[in-house]
Amino acid sequence: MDNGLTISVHNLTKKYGSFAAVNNFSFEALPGRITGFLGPNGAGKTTTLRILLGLAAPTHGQALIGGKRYADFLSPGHVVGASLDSHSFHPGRTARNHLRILAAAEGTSYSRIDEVLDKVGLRDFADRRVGTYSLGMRQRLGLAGALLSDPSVLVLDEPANGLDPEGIRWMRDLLNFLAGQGATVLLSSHLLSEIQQIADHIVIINHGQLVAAGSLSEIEAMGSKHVSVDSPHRTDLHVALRNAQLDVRETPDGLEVSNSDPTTVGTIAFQAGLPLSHLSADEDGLEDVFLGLVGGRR
Ligand SMILES: Nc1ncnc2c1ncn2[C@@H]1O[C@H](COP(=O)(O)OP(=O)(O)OP(=O)(O)O)[C@@H](O)[C@H]1O
Repeated sequence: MDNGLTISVHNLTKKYGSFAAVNNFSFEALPGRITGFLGPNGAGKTTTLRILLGLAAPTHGQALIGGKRYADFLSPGHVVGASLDSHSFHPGRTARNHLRILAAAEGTSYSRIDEVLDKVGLRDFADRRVGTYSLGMRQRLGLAGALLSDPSVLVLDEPANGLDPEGIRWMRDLLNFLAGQGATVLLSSHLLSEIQQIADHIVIINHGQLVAAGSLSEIEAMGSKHVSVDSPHRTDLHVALRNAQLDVRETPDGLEVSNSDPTTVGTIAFQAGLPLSHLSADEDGLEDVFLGLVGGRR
């Protein structure tokens, strides 16, 4: 495998009639990283990946791999491995036949077929018709196809969909190994829990537009910090904190004070002669940050 190339999406727009499925969207996915492409259903992920892989034309902007369009590579399959739709396999073909057809199209030696079947754990099922495969097995076959010509860039649309927790761990280990060898890995999902387990960087899209990009910890740090506090005299405490010009709201468990710290809140309670039953500094978790960014905050 060669060293991975940078995926760069620049001011990408894709319109269907007057509707912009992707709207002036930019991001980069770098070699040596697993970049998770996250967004709710209909956010524009598949449209972006289809443009990146030359399957749809942009209305404006560019989606490039190592500075080139997919179609500009002489043997794109040897540079970019992709798995877009795990339902698109011919159900009457065996996995081995499916990979033979791909290998012939990409000019890749048939000897790679058993290697990739081993890698994805499908060797024992290679001669079964794909129509009998579970969704998880089809995902593994999609990955086998993506890996066939030993590309240094992997583009995977919802690859963890249908995998059980052990399958997700297996995929994380395999992609981590490839990224460790320098591959560029871009995978999409609408589920934060999947991305969180597999990727180290995330790009979040909503309504066709970028809403955030960074490492998992950078995205998490975008969450709000607040103080949770409670007292047997909750109403009096609420009044005392409001009188101190703090931003307070009542929750089922007590009071939540934004943009403050436990010392300030504790001092105000002490000065008002109010005992406390709880005082802690809390931060939004990644899920709260994600839901806040895509407008689905609980
Ligand atoms: N060929 C098309 N014609 C018209 N609208 C389309 C077409 N393809 C996609 N869209 C619309 O563009 C928007 C983005 O779709 P896209 O499939 O890219 O979303 P997604 O983020 O991949 O969603 P999901 O997680 O559900 O797969 C959706 O509103 C979809 O209905």
